[in-house]
Amino acid sequence: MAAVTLSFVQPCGMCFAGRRLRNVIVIEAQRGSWKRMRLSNFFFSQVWKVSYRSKHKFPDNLLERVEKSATARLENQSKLITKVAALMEYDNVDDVFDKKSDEKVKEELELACKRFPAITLGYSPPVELYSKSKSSKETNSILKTPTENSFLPTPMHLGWLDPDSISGTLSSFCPEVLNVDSSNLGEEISDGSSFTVQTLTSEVETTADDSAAQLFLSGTIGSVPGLSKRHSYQLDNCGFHTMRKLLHHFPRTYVDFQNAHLDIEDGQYLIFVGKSPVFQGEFSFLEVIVSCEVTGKDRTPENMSYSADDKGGKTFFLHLKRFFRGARFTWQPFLNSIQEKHRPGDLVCVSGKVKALRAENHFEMKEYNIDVLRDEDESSLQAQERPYPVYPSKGGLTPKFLSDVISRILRVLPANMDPLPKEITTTFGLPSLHDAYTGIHEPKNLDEADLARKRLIFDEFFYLQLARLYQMLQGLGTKLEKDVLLEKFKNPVLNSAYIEDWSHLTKCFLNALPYSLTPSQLSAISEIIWDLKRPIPMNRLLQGDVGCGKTVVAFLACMEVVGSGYQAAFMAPTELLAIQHYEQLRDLLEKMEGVSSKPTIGLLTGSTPTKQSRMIRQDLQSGAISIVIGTHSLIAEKIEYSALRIAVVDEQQRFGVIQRGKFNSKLYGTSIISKTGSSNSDDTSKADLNMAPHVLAMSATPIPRSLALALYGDISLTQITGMPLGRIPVETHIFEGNESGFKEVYSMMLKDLNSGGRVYLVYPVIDQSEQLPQLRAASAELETISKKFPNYSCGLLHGRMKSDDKEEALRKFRSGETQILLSTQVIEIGVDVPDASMMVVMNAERFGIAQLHQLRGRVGRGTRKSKCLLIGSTANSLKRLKMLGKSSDGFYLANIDLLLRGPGDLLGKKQSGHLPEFPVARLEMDGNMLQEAHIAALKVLGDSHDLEKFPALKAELSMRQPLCLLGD
Ligand SMILES: Nc1ncnc2c1ncn2[C@@H]1O[C@H](COP(=O)(O)OP(=O)(O)OP(=O)(O)O)[C@@H](O)[C@H]1O
Repeated sequence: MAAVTLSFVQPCGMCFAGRRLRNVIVIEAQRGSWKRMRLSNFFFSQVWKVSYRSKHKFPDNLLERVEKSATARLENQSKLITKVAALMEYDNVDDVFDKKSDEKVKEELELACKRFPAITLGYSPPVELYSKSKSSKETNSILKTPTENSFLPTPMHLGWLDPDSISGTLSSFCPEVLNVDSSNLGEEISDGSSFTVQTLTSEVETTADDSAAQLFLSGTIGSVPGLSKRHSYQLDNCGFHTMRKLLHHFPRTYVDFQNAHLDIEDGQYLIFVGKSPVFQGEFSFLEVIVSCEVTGKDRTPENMSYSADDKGGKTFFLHLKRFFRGARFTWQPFLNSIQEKHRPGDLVCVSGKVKALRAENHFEMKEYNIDVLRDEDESSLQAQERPYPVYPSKGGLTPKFLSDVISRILRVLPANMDPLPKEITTTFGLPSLHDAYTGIHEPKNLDEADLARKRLIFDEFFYLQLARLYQMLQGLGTKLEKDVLLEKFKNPVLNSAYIEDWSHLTKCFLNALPYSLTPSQLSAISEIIWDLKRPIPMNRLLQGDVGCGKTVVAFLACMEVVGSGYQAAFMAPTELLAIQHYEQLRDLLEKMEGVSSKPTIGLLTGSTPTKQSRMIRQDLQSGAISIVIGTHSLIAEKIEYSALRIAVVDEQQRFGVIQRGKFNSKLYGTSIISKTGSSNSDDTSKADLNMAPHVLAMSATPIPRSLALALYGDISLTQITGMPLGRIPVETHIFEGNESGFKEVYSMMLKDLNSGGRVYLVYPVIDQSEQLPQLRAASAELETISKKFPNYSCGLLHGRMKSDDKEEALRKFRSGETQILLSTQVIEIGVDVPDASMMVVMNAERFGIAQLHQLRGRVGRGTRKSKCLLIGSTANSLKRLKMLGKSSDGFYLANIDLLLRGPGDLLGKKQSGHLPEFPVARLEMDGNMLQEAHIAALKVLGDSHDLEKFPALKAELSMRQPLCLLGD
């Protein structure tokens, strides 16, 4: 079969109309019309015009033939074209396409090309695809010559080009010509200069060098076999700088191919087996047609040889678009290799997404896989029935192109590239890294893809955990310290200090509490005090549902530190909360007995008067203040501490990881500076002086354990699971915000107020907005509510009020002077008014589930039975709100929120911005694996604290985890 090569022709003495007709034929040939059942309308109209204008005798006859050809057999179409050529006074079709060029024709053709963008202009010699003019040996020798050796001269690499191995390995490669993807990649191969394949060798079995293999992923994309310079550049521009980047471009999804059946519908992903190409004559570069016979029964080796007609089936024609892209694909050795690979009548397996063409039983496939089947046995067919990965495109690079490049890399992926010790992969039932990459990109079935994904998720989590733990170990001096730390992570239950071991001050404070601690609080503080006694800075997250009593646990931790002669800083996210904590602590200290000198406390917020704030700073520096409570002001530049040992960060999610880190390092730095030249504490050892303060972070938005681990990795987690005795769960009611809904809400409010309760009314905005008139506003409704409940006084609290006014409003509500508090979400965190018994949330759908749970936590903090009324603006919004009615468990709701909104929304901007990226893992689904990864990381570090025993792992770690991710 000879391929048509398009050149511009200059037949002598041809009339203008004749030239036009000839051009039309050229265009049709370029578009692939030689192989099309239906000639294009363009061709049809041109033939008509030419025939008519040139007053040829045959117009009717010709048009009739053309018309017929629309449904004629393909051979007849070919004949028609030949006939047209003859009428144009050419001896045969080939003469139409001679090699001379003609500027005028060229111009015309260029014009035509503009109208028909599918046409690719170019000059090229005719190519004999199937002339067998070159032997395979010759092909090999040609392939050996252009070498641009860049990476890994491993035998595996080279096996890629071994002509014998090609047939075996190329089954999934498209098009399957010497692994050179002609559809997308090979345009520049024609000049030979940019052909970047490796030297061919037969030593395929030689053992590859381990360390080189492990460095494979960091290899530049210049090492991707057969990649042209232009494509390397494009990939590089889109951020694919290394093999790893490319291999980590994971499929978006997999399509499950079905075997072709009789009732094909547009858009289906199907597998066909058929003969390629159907033409024995010439064919275009742009399109190959494969004829496939579908019998209507399942394809089996037995029925494959039957013709479709025998079984009442159909013959389908698949138009494989962009088979070889354009006329530039003419590098002779390459074409010879095509010739070797594609023999007319070859049995091929084609899979892809079908698009129906106008002609019956004709389908177009733009993205496809085509595999030549060596024989008709079942195994080769079965191999094709695998999930088809669908890739996302990136920066203008098509999914097909990316998948082809990835496919190339997979062909040369060293088997021994896994940095994970075998023991780990075996223990956790994970495939090797090589198998994971192959499994995710070219899975044989969905189970394999799943397993591969598991391994890749494991890696994402594992390296994060490893990095964080590794960094912690690096901060410790002796092997013993490191062992102790690892042991602590392995057996967290062992680590709690009995009350007898607590400082005298802590015990006295405990006795001053008006209640006894719940078992959960007790074990939390025991764990924390155990940590505080270690010469290693603690980094602990104290979690608990709203109102479970975290604050008192944090106070006890501060007492323990102060009891040992150090200072404590307690940072709250809002002034309101700082004041509340301050007052609470002050009251408790007042009641404390049995200590000669009570700890001195200070309050430092943005609103603290300058003079007072200067005094507090001085006292902190001199050590006169032992516990300071405040807001961000505590981490201001000018603050210096005398002997800071613990930093409590309340509602830590409000601060963000970076801020927390700054706080940490700030305290560390200043504590050293401030200690220089002054010794405040008798038992301050030299080592202690240089120790960073312990950090106790508290979270009232329960973060699912998985998320916490992912966020902090090294952080120890303490959870308060129970609620103080006597708490009655808050009843939650959902209402639609219509007239009847409000009527009911107001009547419930009145009932509660009449029985001595206090009501929070929470609004999404302060003032009414013209843009969002449906939102109820706190200020705007003050008057309405006051009128509605004339026997009760109302207060207003929102973020724009002055600090003193806010404090006053809250004080009045707490004392009972006001019974209704109209507020915005400023009260969401931490506000503690035990007598408040009802919370009404307007436009509740505007808040997240975790946020609503927080708001709900403002009531039910005392012994009164409390209610939370959520008013949704529309009936639609009620569905999500109902979830809150079903559960009062903050952890459960946080998990639901994580599932519904993802970690970003759950954590809020500040925090989610520092969430490490997990390209494969979804925390909400795969969180459990974090725990496994954590255990694995502990195991590895237990074996080798500095990872010296695992050099590959260490190298991989440094590659994966830049320090900015590891801490602040
Ligand atoms: N063991 C206990 N028994 C009874 N009451 C307790 C106990 N522990 C704490 N409380 C009280 O419960 C209320 C809530 O405590 P606290 O403010 O510490 O909770 P929290 O977990 O910090 O809540 P939030 O998440 O809202 O900040 C406070 O009034 C506190 O005095």
